Amino acid sequence: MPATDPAVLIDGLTMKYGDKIAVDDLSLSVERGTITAVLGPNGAGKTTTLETCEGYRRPQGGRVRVLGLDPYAERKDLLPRIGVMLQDGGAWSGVRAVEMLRHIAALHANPLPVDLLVERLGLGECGRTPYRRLSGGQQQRLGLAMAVVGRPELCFVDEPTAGMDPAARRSTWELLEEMRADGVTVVLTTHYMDEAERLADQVHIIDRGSLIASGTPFELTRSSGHATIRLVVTEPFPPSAPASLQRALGDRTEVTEINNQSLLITGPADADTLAKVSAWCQQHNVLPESLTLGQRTLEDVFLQITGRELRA
Ligand SMILES: Nc1ncnc2c1ncn2[C@@H]1O[C@H](COP(=O)(O)OP(=O)(O)OP(=O)(O)O)[C@@H](O)[C@H]1O
Repeated sequence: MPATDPAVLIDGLTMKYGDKIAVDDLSLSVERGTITAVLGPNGAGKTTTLETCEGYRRPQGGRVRVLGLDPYAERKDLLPRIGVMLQDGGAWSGVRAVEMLRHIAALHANPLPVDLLVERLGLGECGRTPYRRLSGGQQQRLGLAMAVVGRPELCFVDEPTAGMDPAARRSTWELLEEMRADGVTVVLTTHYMDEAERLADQVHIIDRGSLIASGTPFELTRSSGHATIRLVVTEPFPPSAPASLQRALGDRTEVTEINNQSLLITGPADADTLAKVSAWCQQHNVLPESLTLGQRTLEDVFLQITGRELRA
């Protein structure tokens, strides 16, 4: 397969657990040497998709290729070339952190220096601690170290910074960015929008097993030139309020109800729009608690498309 072909190709993937459809005819691709973030609320199908790409699950419908290989049928050939950070760690419960890492390193032909990785990810202090006694953040850091120690061509990381403190998050981001600079492809899932916005070259937003939006963070949040205004009011407004505000603002803006006390207004955040929002509040006897102007975030994009918040 030529090196310009995608690192990951998912074509019409469908996965079910019993009657429950977890992944529904999903198609996307991941370019080599990029960081791609797969975003979505709990239960969207992110982990199932990743596990299928990692060869843990056989596609029930559609086709998956990873580095040109069928990850289920050709898992033996694929495994030495990929790194996998699982959501639940993947280390043996009694083994000491650094021993585990040395063991994984020894399975690879040209591993990263373990001591360097231990220092980079701040694992030195807990190196002799058994895995089951590590904190959640330490387990995450060990899981990441295990995924990258073999110098993979492609690394799958499932919620890499969940449970980490801010310093560990920064070290993790820097490590992932360095890997990209070295030509490694990274596919990550995350619930943190700032993480996706900071790291990802490409973002795929999944909801209920289906792809609902794809693009660079810039394309998804800024390219329309639109900003957002969040209006939070002191008392619940009537169900007719969003439509009434939409009429008052006209077609250039889009009003989305977040809940019965807050609305998201997307469109030109100019003086005219702000004046119309204020006038509407006055006419409808609505007292704003806050009126916040900001750039559109990936959470706003999700809310606009689905009418639901990404994080419940
Ligand atoms: N082993 C399983 N048996 C039955 N249902 C499952 C199983 N694993 C996942 N599911 C269901 O499939 C759907 C997709 O789950 P999945 O873990 O892939 O989502 P996710 O996007 O990774 O969620 P999270 O962000 O919470 O990790 C969910 O509705 C989940 O409850």
